[in-house]
Amino acid sequence: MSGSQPGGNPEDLEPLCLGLLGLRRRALQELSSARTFSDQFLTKFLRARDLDVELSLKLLLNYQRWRRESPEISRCLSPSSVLGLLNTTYHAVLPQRDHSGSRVLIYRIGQWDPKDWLAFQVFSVSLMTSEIISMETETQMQGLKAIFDLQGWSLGHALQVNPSLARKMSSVLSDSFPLKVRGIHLVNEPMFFRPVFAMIRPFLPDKIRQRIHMHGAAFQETLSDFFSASILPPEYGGEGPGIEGVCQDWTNELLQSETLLQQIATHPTGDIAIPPEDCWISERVEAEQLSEG
Ligand SMILES: Cc1c(C)c2c(c(C)c1O)CC[C@@](C)(CCC[C@H](C)CCC[C@H](C)CCCC(C)C)O2
Repeated sequence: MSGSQPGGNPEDLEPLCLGLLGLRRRALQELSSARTFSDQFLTKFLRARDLDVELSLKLLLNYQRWRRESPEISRCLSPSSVLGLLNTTYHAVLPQRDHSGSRVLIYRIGQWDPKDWLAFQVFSVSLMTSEIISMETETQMQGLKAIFDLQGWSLGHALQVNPSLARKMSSVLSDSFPLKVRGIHLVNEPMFFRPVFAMIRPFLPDKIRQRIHMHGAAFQETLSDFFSASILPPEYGGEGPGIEGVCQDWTNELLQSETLLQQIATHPTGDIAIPPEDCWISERVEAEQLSEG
């Protein structure tokens, strides 16, 4: 077992262990709830920030704040409560990763009827998927790419995306969720999607802005520059399994995670893994803090 790890690329364990020590120490200084953080949980934040302790700490604090400030989304992670939306084949995670190991997500916005579902419920679908895929080692290292099909985008949709929601969207895209966003691909975006995009864009850091690609109606020609035909559904110019089937499969995956998601939603920090027993670093940081007065 030299240097290889189940479910992921070879990764040196030593830098990760050092990162865990560093992040645990910093989190204990910044957060009273940090004593119970599991290694698994902290690892998500470290890998999302390439093991940089200070950046991981910032991400961890932002994640906690985002959850606190968006209870209508973060406290309600229930696939069965949005089953009607999922059954319209609104969302899928493709069964195969792309050439770089990223997860590929598809959102078909036109399937969302804004009369039936409020934006926060639609948002919760993304949060559920994000919580699930962020538990995968490979995804922690290689991130995700999302394809938004905006065919059918209407005024009814636009009216639901207010500035407060736009800000919540840009927060999770930039620095409030432990996932690397490696690409955002918009297809079939109509002209009147621009004002909505103009509302989200200013809040995004340059790094993310540069990863947003607008493909328009002729997406079949340009999407293939980013994704191999073997993984994309035929509806998106590929030769992979059809969109309806992959949506159904992912809906089932979500439904099977109902209990897990419920636990994440109701947990104070979102860390549902088993905490370390009597972690020596906690005791040491506490001792240091006592002696500092
Ligand atoms: C961790 C994480 C979350 C939680 C996430 C997304 C990504 C890439 C993540 O990594 C993308 C989707 C989003 C922001 C939820 C969006 C929900 C709204 C209601 C959909 C409306 C349609 C948008 C107007 C379409 C354009 C969106 C792009 C400019 C991002 O949720």
